[in-house]
Amino acid sequence: MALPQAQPGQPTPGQPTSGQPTSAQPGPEGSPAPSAGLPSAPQMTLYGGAPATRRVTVRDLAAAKQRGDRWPMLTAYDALTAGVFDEAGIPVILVGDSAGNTHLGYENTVPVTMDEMAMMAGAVVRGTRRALVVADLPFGAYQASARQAFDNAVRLVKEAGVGAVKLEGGERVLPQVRLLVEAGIAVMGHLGLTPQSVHTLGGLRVQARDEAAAARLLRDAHALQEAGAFSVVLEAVPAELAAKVTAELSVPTIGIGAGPDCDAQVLVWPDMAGLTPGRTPKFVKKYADLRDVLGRAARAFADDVVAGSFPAAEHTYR
Ligand SMILES: Nc1nc(=O)c2c([nH]1)NC[C@@H]1CN(c3ccc(C(=O)N[C@@H](CCC(=O)O)C(=O)O)cc3)CN21
Ligand SMILES: CC(C)C(=O)C(=O)O
Repeated sequence: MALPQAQPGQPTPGQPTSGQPTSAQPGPEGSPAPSAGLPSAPQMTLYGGAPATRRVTVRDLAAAKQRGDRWPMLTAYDALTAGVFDEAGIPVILVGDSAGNTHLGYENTVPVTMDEMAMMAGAVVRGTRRALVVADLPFGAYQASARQAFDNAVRLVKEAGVGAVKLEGGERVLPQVRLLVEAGIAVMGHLGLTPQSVHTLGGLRVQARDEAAAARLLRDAHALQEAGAFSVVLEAVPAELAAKVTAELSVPTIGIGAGPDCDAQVLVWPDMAGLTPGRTPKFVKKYADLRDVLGRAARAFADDVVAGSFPAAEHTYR
């Protein structure tokens, strides 16, 4: 299988942008080349069955919706983890502001800054070759005006090299979405539980449970599509509502706690990998137990050092 090349629209620093792809290309920034192998099923699907020779685009996602193909999205906040997901065939990687409560140690997503997002998004772009990388515009980076949204989105596109940005809200962010899309920036919407509004929502709870709120969400979804959004995240909403939105929209819906009928599903990676401590939301499925694995490794290393059994002869220069 040939490794994909970076697309001009989403440069991967250190990668050539032309020439025949080979399996011996060095990885970004001197990291080892990903192991060559058959692309996994989701990646094949996204490319319409063709080998993955370039980054996923918003057109690929539109085509997947036409075919009725589902796809997975995961968050990532660093090059190393993003590279693992990219090689696993995850076609879309979200540099979510969930980094606030996962990787940065804040209580929620509200304190996350543009500097933090730009740093993490750049790392994720450099660590991947095939995935479409989407970065969140953090709280305070777009609500004030379309101009503010534009300036900050441009920074993520030019500085970090992302292929798209995500922002939360419906009606109230339509001017922002329109301006970004007119300027050539792909926009992912986000409706339902919008964690940046935790203080006005009064906690992180399931949204749009009554008829009026459900009707409003459906209107917002249509309005985002009309404004040019290429997809819409539906977070913590009743499955029936998400199914209705998914059936009515021509752009893909990406569910998290939104039932099985969305076009795509996203999870926050430390949740699905079992790294998040304590209680996780009901919608999380734990696919691994990294907290246990990593904790064991750390304790084994500590025990070896205390016992004097590490480093052994094979780890020692003579
Ligand atoms: N680690 C992590 N995972 C996430 O999924 C996530 C974040 N962080 N940060 C940003 C938002 C916040 N999210 C959350 C966080 C908590 C619940 C939660 O506790 N939900 C309750 C629902 C209670 C109800 O209204 O019935 C639950 O029990 O699932 C939901 C979404 C999703 N996002
Ligand atoms: C939960 C997902 C959709 C998100 O917005 C994030 O990771 O910040």
